[in-house]
Amino acid sequence: MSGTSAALQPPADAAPPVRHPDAPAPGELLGAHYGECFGCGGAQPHGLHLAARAGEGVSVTAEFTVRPAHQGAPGLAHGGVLATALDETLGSLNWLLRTIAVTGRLETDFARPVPVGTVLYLEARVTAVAGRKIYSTATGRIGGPEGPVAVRADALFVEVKVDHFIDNGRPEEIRAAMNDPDQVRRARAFEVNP
Ligand SMILES: CCCCCCCCCCCC(=O)SCCNC(=O)CCNC(=O)[C@H](O)C(C)(C)COP(=O)(O)OP(=O)(O)OC[C@H]1O[C@@H](n2cnc3c(N)ncnc32)[C@H](O)[C@@H]1OP(=O)(O)O
Repeated sequence: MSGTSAALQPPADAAPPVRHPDAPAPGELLGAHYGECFGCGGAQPHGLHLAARAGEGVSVTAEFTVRPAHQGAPGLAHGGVLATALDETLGSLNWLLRTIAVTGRLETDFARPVPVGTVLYLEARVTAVAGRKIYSTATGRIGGPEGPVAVRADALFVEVKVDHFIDNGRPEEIRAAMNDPDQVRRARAFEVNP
């Protein structure tokens, strides 16, 4: 059974997404938005180390290898870890819109068990934009990019300003991020109407 709740149906006045003119070219690796991010950060030893690539239009692809540390049931991926992989892949769509946005709602279907050692082939795209609201959808397939769908998600991301993190984050991490010129450059590049 699958489906999307009314909260994830774009309103009538929603518009198709527009790829930012400075978005990375299709095939280009996007890189981490934050080194300590659990989903994509290279400096996060416990993280998923997801590396997303720009696709056509406002879409991305990513691969995630399920490791023993990701188990829920014996030999199978934990559903929360799979939801994290979907969330992170959906979040990386921000790069193509050049918008900073956070997950407001994430609805996930788990269609097949995902064994440890599996490479999950993730694909995500934005379906509509309405003001600050960004509607998107993602799948995770096993066996290859055209393989059967194991997990899928629909999401609503909400655009925020950099202040969202400054006002709500723990001061030590915020200070460290502000002292990192690469992090500041990434944040400024994304901020619309700073
Ligand atoms: C360097 C680069 C860094 C880039 C950093 C990128 C990080 C990506 C990381 C991966 C993704 C994550 O895990 S992000 C982390 C997990 N998410 C969070 O921590 C977010 C926590 N929630 C919040 O902070 C807030 O609830 C927000 C920002 C989502 C919304 O609050 P707000 O800004 O006050 O806006 P609000 O008026 O409430 O909502 C705006 C519109 O969205 C709708 N809306 C809001 N939430 C929902 C919802 N759950 N379900 C349906 N609709 C919703 C409202 O009805 C409204 O519609 P209308 O009235 O306008 O029609």
